[in-house]
Amino acid sequence: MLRAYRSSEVREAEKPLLEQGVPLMERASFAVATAAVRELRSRGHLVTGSQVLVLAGGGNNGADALYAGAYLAARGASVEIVRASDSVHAEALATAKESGCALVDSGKDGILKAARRAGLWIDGLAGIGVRPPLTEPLSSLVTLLEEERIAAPDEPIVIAVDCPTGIGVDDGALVGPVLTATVTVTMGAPKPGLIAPPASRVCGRVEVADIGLWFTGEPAVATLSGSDVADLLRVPGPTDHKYTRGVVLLGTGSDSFPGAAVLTVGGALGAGPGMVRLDSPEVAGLVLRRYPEVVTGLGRAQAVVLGSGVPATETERLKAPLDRALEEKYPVVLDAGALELVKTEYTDLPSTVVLTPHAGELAELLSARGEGITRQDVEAAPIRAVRLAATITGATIVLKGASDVIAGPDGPVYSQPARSHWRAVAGAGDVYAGLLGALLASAGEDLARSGRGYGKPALIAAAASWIHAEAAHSDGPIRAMDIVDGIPAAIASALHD
Ligand SMILES: NC(=O)C1=CN([C@@H]2O[C@H](COP(=O)(O)OP(=O)(O)OC[C@H]3O[C@@H](n4cnc5c(N)ncnc54)[C@H](O)[C@@H]3O)[C@@H](O)[C@H]2O)[C@@H](O)CC1
Ligand SMILES: [K+]
Repeated sequence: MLRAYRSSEVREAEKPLLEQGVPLMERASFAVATAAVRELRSRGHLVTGSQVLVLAGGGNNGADALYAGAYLAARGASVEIVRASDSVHAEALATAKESGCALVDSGKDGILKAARRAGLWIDGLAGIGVRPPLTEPLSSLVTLLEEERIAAPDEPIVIAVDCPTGIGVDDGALVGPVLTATVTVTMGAPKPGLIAPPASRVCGRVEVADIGLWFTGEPAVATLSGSDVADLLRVPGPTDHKYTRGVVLLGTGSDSFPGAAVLTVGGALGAGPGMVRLDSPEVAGLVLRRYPEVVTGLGRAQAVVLGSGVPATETERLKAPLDRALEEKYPVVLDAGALELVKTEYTDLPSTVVLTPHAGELAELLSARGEGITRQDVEAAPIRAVRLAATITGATIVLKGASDVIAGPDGPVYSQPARSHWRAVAGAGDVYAGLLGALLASAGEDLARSGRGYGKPALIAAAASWIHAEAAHSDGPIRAMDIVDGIPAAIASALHD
């Protein structure tokens, strides 16, 4: 599991070490210099003679970059420094100069010329001490450098110290200019913005430098790996039978969208529940032709999936199975059309109800509940939108996208990236809803007992996202049914991880 901690938690972790005189900055800058050497070498360059640009801001982030520049200069690199603040760390600047680094003219032309000379930039403009949007003059400098980076015929290697300058370190938001990194060398632990969208997209490869920090608390944001998923999966044993393995009931598909029933059933069956029931008479024939093992009609279940392929105007029929699930306290997935019910009627839900909107649906839901939030707002700061929706509704929220962002009213936020962007295809969300329903069914009794406010539904949804991403992993075009077909192998790969 990748565990990300907020700036305040990083500072807490750093405190006892600084009190003991542990040279954290030395360790941090050495890690940055080592990463720079490796990046240069991996592209066939010698360190000696390489042109490096150190972008030094006024805080400790700038100091890290300056000390890294000093190391590289001592190894023969030709290092130039852009001093982006009047108050750069004096000692670090003196050390860099003594090692042979040169200050560049801080006018626009001087900075651009130096940027063009350098094949490698070290971004020490701002670290965890800065909340975006950046203010002037840093804002204009970052805009200038980002434009130059994009336009440069030979794109420079950008090593971000701790985080790319300008990202929402603690919430993954992108508001205002940022300097996109090739590699981010982050100190002690990833920060939320390094693993959560959209900021995670400008971080390049994230490397965690072990500088001796120790974290014991719950992370703010986490990303599951295959072995975490394996820990959550219930592998059947000799005493299991179809009812102990979990029964999932689907109220999905309609005359308008019959395929959604096939895709949700396929997604559910792939996860290996004991039984899949389908309560959608108009599409039962179609589903049975493809999946004869499906049982039609209502009946006992440990989880319910409602709404995929059900138009918002036909949600009346979803209320009976929803009421029953709420009464008997087993988990529910509300997808697509069923989200309509949460706008007006089902306003106070337990966290065992999982809503699976995409960005537009989440914005609509939040707006209907009195928050003036647009799709763009959701996309710029998904963690905030998801947490807000979980707080308002009480439910667990899965915001589907290139990275799924998942949160309950409490516990960590999970950010699960796609393995391939080919998965952005019609029907992929239906497959997810069915898959999640089956996983919730196998944990259904436990979840019912744990009740409200327990982070487990979010964890199971994160596992579903991992499996879905793995099943959709592809180097070329895929259809939603290919994701269905990929689920058993994805689960097997988690179990072998
Ligand atoms: N916390 C830790 O454990 C360690 C931190 N280190 C480094 O220290 C960094 C944090 O240092 P600082 O606390 O000095 O903070 P930063 O270096 O992140 O930034 C502070 C500077 O940014 C300016 N600033 C703040 N908000 C701004 C805005 N919105 N627009 C423009 N400028 C803004 C401030 O005036 C100040 O000059 C970390 O990111 C890391 O690089 C490492 O040296 C070692 C260990
Ligand atoms: K930085």
